[in-house]
Amino acid sequence: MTVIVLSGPIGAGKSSLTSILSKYLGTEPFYESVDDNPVLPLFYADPKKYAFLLQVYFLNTRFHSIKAALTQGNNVLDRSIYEDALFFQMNADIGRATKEEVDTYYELLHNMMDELERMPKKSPDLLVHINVSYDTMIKRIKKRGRPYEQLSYDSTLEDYYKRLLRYYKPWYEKYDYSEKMVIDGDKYDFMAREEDREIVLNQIVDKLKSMGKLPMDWDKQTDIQIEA
Ligand SMILES: Nc1ncnc2c1ncn2[C@@H]1O[C@H](COP(=O)(O)OP(=O)(O)OP(=O)(O)O)[C@@H](O)[C@H]1O
Ligand SMILES: Nc1nc(=O)c2ncn([C@H]3C[C@H](O)[C@@H](CO)O3)c2[nH]1
Repeated sequence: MTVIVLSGPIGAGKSSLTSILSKYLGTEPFYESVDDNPVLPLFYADPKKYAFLLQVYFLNTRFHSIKAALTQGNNVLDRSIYEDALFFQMNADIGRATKEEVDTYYELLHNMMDELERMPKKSPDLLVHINVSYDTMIKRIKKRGRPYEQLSYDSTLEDYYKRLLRYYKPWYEKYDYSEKMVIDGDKYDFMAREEDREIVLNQIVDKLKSMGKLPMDWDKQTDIQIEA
């Protein structure tokens, strides 16, 4: 059984690659619910008021997904519990959480991570991190078009997104719950270009093979339908 988690900044392409990769490997995708998240638009409208509530919302849904993924078998998650603290710490650092909220959040997080430690399978097999520059991130956010994520919605989002990118580098370096690898999200347009898609999928398959997580004679699923 192989559990793969994706990571990367907003709009990096995690959901897109999750869909492609799960079809290619013939495994189950797990998507973070965004459009039916009732707190997300509230957060973008008033970040200081809703940062803690949003984080508890995400932490709860991420805990459910990682538990299900670790129990159910072969799957790919488009974002995992391991990025939760990165977001909350960044929001706390810019004054969007009280000391009590920070303390409560970390107690809750540690409690949840302790629960995962008790599971027969404790962590994923592989983290696939999508690296993107600020310009790519903004291009993709525009392309996807969620109104509250646009720079025109709130001019402070430029700083927020740039800061988020800065937090990812040390986060990735420190991450040690599983094997890990980076995909160059600036270089490869795995949505529109079939040859780029092949390169990215081969990078992941090679990594899985080197870890002994795919048989050497494993054969890919062909005919992947891409939904833009
Ligand atoms: N490598 C890529 N090349 C070109 N376009 C891409 C690429 N990856 C994603 N996109 C496009 O960028 C947009 C954002 O992608 P996606 O929703 O997969 O990002 P995400 O990382 O899951 O975002 P979020 O963190 O907000 O959930 C989509 O419109 C998608 O079609
Ligand atoms: N504050 C905050 N904490 C999180 O853990 C978190 N995870 C995702 N997001 C935001 C980014 C995208 O707008 C959108 C989809 O990823 O949700 C988050 N925001």
